[in-house]
Amino acid sequence: MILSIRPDLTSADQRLSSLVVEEQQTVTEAEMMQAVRTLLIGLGEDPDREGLKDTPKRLMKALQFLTKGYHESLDELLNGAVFTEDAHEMVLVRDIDIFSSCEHHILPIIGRAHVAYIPNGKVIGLSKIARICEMYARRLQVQERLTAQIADALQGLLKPQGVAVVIEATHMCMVMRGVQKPGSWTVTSAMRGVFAEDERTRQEFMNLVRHNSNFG
Ligand SMILES: Nc1nc2c(ncn2[C@@H]2O[C@H](COP(=O)(O)OP(=O)(O)OP(=O)(O)O)[C@@H](O)[C@H]2O)c(=O)[nH]1
Ligand SMILES: [Zn+2]
Repeated sequence: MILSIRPDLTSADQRLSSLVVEEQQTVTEAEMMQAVRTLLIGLGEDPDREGLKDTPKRLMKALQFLTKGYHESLDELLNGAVFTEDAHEMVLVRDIDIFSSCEHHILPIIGRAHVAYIPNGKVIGLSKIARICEMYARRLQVQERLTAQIADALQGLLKPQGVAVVIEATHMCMVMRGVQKPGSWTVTSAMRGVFAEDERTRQEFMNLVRHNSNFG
């Protein structure tokens, strides 16, 4: 099946979406569950014991949930919530919980996103900023790409003066396995427009992100 061209997706997104759709056409849920069963046997387990007998289905469903962002689009999640408004000051939504999955190990990336933009005649429903984060987080990701995708989506939708996205996150693949560094966390940023060009605007954003809120 060829996906129709969706203007809300970047070309990389389009390629990824069509790959996912193609895969889904050829792989049934029964085959996915069989693959988990094979995995369990490979790990030395008995997939027929009581505690594991529904695990292939549970894991498949869990992974489908954690990657549901492949089946969502900016258009749907926005639901038209872009409004004309004579606003020109920074809007920041802070401390948006992020639960993503790293594409290398399919292990959790857990963190928070801080997203700001400076309007240029259009504002977006605030919840939609969190929904955009959610859509891209619920895919197999690297933190850098997740950060950039959120920034580019807002830049494309609103044509604002600028967008800034910072994500701070810990990667379970670095905590529970591999190098095993539980205290480590990674900060990534994507600056667009005036945030990339103007040091003072970027600084104002970083100060607001660092500021300890009474609500937190
Ligand atoms: N840049 C980037 N790297 C990531 C992210 N998530 C996981 N990684 C890294 O991806 C790399 C994969 O490296 P490999 O050597 O192929 O895999 P590995 O043998 O499992 O690596 P170790 O984790 O070092 O044991 C690791 O260094 C991970 O820390 C991410 O969001 N961004
Ligand atoms: Zn990983």
